[in-house]
Formats: sequence, C-alpha cells, structure tokens
Amino acid sequence: MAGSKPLSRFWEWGRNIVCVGRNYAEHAKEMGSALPAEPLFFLKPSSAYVREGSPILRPYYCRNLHHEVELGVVIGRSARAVPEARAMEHVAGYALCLDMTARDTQEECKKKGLPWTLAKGFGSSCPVSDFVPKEKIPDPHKLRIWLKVNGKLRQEGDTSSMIFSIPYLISYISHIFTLEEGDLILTGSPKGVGSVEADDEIEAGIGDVVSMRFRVAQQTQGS
Ligand SMILES: O=C([O-])CC(=O)C(=O)O
Ligand SMILES: [Mg+2]
Repeated sequence: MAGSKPLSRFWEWGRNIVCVGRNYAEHAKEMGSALPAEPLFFLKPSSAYVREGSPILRPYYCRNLHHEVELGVVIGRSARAVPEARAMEHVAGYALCLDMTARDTQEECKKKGLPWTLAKGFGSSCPVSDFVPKEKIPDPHKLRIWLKVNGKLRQEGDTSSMIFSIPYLISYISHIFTLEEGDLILTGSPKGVGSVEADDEIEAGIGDVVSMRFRVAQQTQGS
C-alpha cells in the first residue's frame, strides 16, 4: 500500500509508466519499423493517466492523434535484476491501457533523432481501465485485446503474438532500473492503429474481462 491507497487504484500512486514499443510484428510493419532485437521502451509521466468519465485530450500541437490498445501489467512487488523464471511473482494484475500517440509529432521526433516524450507523454496519453487481479487472468499471453472507434472495430490482437513475453520484459527492465509496486508496463500495440478526432468515442477491452469507454476532446492552447 502507498499510504492509504490500495494497489487496485495504482494510477493514483504516481509510479512509473513503462511502455514497450514494436512488440507486435504486424504493428512494426505498419509503422515501417524494423523488428527490435531487444525491447524498445520509453516512459510516460504518471500524470498521463486518465480514467473513464474524463476525456482524452488531443494536444494543441497535434494534428494526428492515434490510438494504440495495449495490455498493461501492474507490478505488485519491487523487482530488481529478477530472472525471467521468477518474473511473474512480481505481477499483481493487469489493466487495459491506451498508448495515445501524437503520430505527427512522433514522426518529427524520429526524423530529428529526438526523444518521444512530446508524442507519447502528454496529459491524458494513458487512459486506463479498472484493475484486473492476476487470479482472473490465468494466462496473459492468451488474451484478445480490441478497440472500436464510434462502434467500428479498429484493432484486434492476440497477446500470444507479442515478440517479447511479459516475464522477458519484466526481467529485462528490472536489470536496467528497479520496478516498484504500483508501476505499470504497457506491453505494446497490435496492428490497426489509427486517427481519432474530437468527439469520437473509443471503446476498448480485454476479451470480455474488462472494457472502457472514452470520448476524445481537443485541448486548447493555454489550458
Ligand atoms: O509508436 C509506436 O509505434 C511504438 C509503440 O508504442 C508500440 O509499438 O506500441
Ligand atoms: Mg505503444
């Protein structure tokens, strides 16, 4: 417990949001990216979380806001240099997440060799579902994650297609920095990413285990 907050409200803890990129071959392909030999990862600030009831804001500098539906892994116990075989002991549960991406900004960052923070780390770039305890998901590599925009299916992926498995990712990251209780790992997006506009409605879920719904709104400069 961080203070009086239960882990089931991990988004209130202010801990790390670690995102893995290019973890599904078909998404790497649609982005024109090579398959990674080692996990590619980046961070979002903990103030990027947004919960149902509040809108996803398209940043004022973005003309092409993309959805990426991803399985989130919630860390339940501090992990430092853990072997892959013991990595799942550090998982408390799961959540469905969106890695909202200012795709035009990301393209500019890629061209200039700059970090992706502006493209991936803006306020409301991490919509998150309710917490799903580990016991409810016997095998996290056998899940269908899906996303609809205005009722139309845009993304559907099976977590069995991840290039790097959840224990591999936890072990790999834990050798670089300590993963703490309340941290969240976004495990990468399957194919089908695409644009959303102000007033669009995004609905996404993990099979029929959990789902969530968000409206998109335009951020005005200065707000
Ligand atoms: O922006 C990207 O395509 C990288 C990424 O986050 C993902 O693959 O989920
Ligand atoms: Mg992503």
